[in-house]
Amino acid sequence: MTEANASKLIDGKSFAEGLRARVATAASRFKAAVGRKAGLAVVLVGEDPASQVYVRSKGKQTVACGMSSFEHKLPASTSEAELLALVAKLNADQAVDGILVQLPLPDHVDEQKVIAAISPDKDVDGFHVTNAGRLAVGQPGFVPCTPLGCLMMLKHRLGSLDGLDAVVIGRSNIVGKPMAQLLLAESCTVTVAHSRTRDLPAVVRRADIVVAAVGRPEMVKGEWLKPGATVIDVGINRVPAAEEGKTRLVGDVDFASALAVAGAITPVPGGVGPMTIAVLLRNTLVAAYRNAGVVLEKDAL
Ligand SMILES: NC(=O)C1=CN([C@@H]2O[C@H](COP(=O)(O)OP(=O)(O)OC[C@H]3O[C@@H](n4cnc5c(N)ncnc54)[C@H](OP(=O)(O)O)[C@@H]3O)[C@@H](O)[C@H]2O)C=CC1
Ligand SMILES: Nc1nc(=O)c2c([nH]1)NC[C@@H]1CN(c3ccc(C(=O)N[C@@H](CCC(=O)O)C(=O)O)cc3)C=[N+]21
Repeated sequence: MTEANASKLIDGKSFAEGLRARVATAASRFKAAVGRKAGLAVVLVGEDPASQVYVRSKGKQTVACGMSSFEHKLPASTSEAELLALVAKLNADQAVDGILVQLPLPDHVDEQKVIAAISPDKDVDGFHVTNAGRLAVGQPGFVPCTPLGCLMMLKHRLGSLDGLDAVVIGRSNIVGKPMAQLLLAESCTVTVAHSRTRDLPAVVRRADIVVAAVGRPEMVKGEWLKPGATVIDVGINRVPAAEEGKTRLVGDVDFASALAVAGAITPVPGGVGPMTIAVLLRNTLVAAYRNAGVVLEKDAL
């Protein structure tokens, strides 16, 4: 890669390392002040290999930051009632500050019901309708980790986002919609595109900021971009690699063609993914401070 192109890379991996270091410092202060470690409970139902990788990674990083990790691995046959009972137990557990139920859940479980059962004060994923509502009206609450990580990288790279044109591709409750809310709160002019959007390339062409959260490998092409645009690639897609039987990870953006046109871009892997986990740890620590009634120093995280 040329030096000019290398300087366009937004290094989510190293950004995440920095955030985790601040989390670790605040976690050790929390322990000194409260007399226990902050704790994150992660619930995984079933054997999806990708989910297992993320859950293992979350557990390791939680412990590395000086927090307690409680992992609950349940078989795919777990009933909705059993899952709701576990969530109720975690809600009541004083050692648990944050609860994450890994999605997707098996088809026989109503995801919305499970999310609704999590105490909004422990909902470090920010998926509970109470936290979605708080984000929508501008009240403090928990913001979903992936879009918050994207926003942190954007602000770090661009400074003020005031007045910029932002296009978010995707309108899911966990990425697209909260991303749009965050950008709106930063005074961007926000367009949310989705599968019914007409002439997506023309919509993307207007954008100073493009956030792609679609789940379609390499869909967004460099030719769609306004020269100099900042591109955040949320997509995590496993596709067949050149070597027989192997796979590789690609984003929702065609990285090679986008790199030539963009002003800045996140790679996959090493972009949004690592930030998502670091923000989860950050949210857990914020939850711990709030739930313990201790004030976290401003700008500590
Ligand atoms: N890095 C990370 O930490 C995370 C990464 N991801 C990744 O981000 C991606 C998106 O995830 P998620 O939001 O959960 O996905 P969803 O499947 O819930 O949402 C995808 C969105 O993309 C839209 N879409 C689908 N096809 C097109 C198209 N051809 N043109 C325009 N829009 C389209 C859909 O539109 P419609 O609503 O009309 O169907 C939908 O709104 C995935 O690759 C996922 O793996 C997700 C979470 C965390
Ligand atoms: N309740 C819930 N909360 C989530 O936040 C949640 C979820 N469910 N279900 C699945 C998605 C996906 N997700 C990722 C986290 C980290 C990486 C990550 O670290 N990716 C590495 C690569 C990892 C690899 O090689 O597979 C990277 O992009 O560099 C990716 C994806 C969180 N999600």
